[in-house]
Amino acid sequence: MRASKELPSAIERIDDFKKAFQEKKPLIFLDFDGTLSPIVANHEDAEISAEMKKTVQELSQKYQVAIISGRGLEDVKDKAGIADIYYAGSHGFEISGPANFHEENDEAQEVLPAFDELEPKLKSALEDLKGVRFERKKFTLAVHYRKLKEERETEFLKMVKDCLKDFPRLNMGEGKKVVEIKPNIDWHKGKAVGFLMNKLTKDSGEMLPVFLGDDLTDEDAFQELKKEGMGILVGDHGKKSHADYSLKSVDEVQEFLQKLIKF
Ligand SMILES: O=P(O)(O)OC[C@H]1O[C@H](O[C@H]2O[C@H](CO)[C@@H](O)[C@H](O)[C@H]2O)[C@H](O)[C@@H](O)[C@@H]1O
Repeated sequence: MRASKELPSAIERIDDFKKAFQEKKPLIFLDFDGTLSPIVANHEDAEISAEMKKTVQELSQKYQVAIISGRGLEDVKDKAGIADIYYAGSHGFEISGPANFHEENDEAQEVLPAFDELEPKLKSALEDLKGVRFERKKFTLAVHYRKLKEERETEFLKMVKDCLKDFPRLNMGEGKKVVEIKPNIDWHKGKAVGFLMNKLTKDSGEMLPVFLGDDLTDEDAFQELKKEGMGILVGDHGKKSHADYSLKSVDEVQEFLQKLIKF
């Protein structure tokens, strides 16, 4: 594992991708927040730029493309607005694609009542913490603390952990100024990548997975790609990464995707 600054630039090493794409058809996985859309203070305000949207549309006409997000499936589809590609939402628990393809994790369905029980308890426990915001997706619950005073973050994290003690069917992961509460099931973005690889390999033959992501939850996907594939860390999440390459920003993501289109 390496820190982001130790990873080679995917733009400077574009020839690695050109060579790999000549050997196998790529399947390009894109994370949404922090990769296609810049991080902003309110999760509702995140947007993909018109230029990035056009780039991803062009990319999807040349290669297979999937957007893999922590957002709810309908939310990320709506925000990205790109037709005829695969999407995975709720960190991979719900997946959809062309020709009305739709798949949801059955085990996670059984855990949904636990979210209904936890959410009001957590809201009540955290009500005095100004700046905490909830985002309920079908299979996960995000608790955002970007607007919480920094000196209260430790207290906030402890309160969430304490509440979760009564919910063994749920667990918690961390992202950029967000706590992600998920079903306590062995499923994540990396598993969703594996699932789509299997599906599309059956349909289109052997493929090379390439994953671009910026956050800690994308590390599950980078790890999945360690068997075979190319992982690209966008920006920095403060920890060492399983990715192979890096890009500095959302702007560099667009520059890199443009280069792939021109191969
Ligand atoms: O997997 P992703 O597509 O990257 O989604 C991860 C989470 O992204 C969103 O939260 C993050 O972006 C927000 C908007 O820029 C920002 O305000 C927040 O602090 C970030 O954590 C989204 O709201 C979550 O549901 C996703 O899980």
